[in-house]
Amino acid sequence: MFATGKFADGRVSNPHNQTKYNLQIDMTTDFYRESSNILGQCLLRSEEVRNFAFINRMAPPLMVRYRPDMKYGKHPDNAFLPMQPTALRSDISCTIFIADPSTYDGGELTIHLGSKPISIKGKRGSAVLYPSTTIHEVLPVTRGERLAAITFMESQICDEKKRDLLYTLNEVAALEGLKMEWDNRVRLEHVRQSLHRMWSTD
Ligand SMILES: O=C(O)CCC(=O)C(=O)O
Ligand SMILES: [Fe+2]
Repeated sequence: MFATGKFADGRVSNPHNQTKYNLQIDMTTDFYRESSNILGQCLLRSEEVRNFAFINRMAPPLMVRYRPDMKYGKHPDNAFLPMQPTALRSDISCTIFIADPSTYDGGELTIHLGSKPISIKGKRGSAVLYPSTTIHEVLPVTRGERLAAITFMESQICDEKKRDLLYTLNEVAALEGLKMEWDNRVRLEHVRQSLHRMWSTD
């Protein structure tokens, strides 16, 4: 189903980036609405995504297509995206890999963390979430077609370090909490809920 939509020049959503050369789903079509509903529901069904991202709002996922020679040069994502009723602050960017990685060459999503680039070519149906502030790019496709979808999430916790800490604390509480003495478990719960509240209003 995903390969049948009508695609348009990807520059419409970022006309100022001269290194963006890809196609994106035509946003005036029913196909766009249907595909973004399905992809959005898939993401929200994932417990890992929910636990890690603390999603407040999410932009409708947008399908993108990279044919040979297409690429998206280094960039950070915009801090705010136009959305109704108010702009969405993009804290977390997400790529959902739709095409099987064996069907295309190149096209790695490459995230530059400090001086270390991390290249990701996900399995069909997998997703990667990364802070929208990081500089990232999609390397040129050299064979086949890279079909993916992208979305942007506003998190309850804007700061990536705090988000990471709370995720870790929550994981530890989920894995070890039932083994703890009740009083300590209550105190841990107190810390967890207080940090969540405190950091979500920064
Ligand atoms: O296609 C991707 O994996 C990400 C593309 C991207 O960085 C963007 O659309 O902002
Ligand atoms: Fe991006």
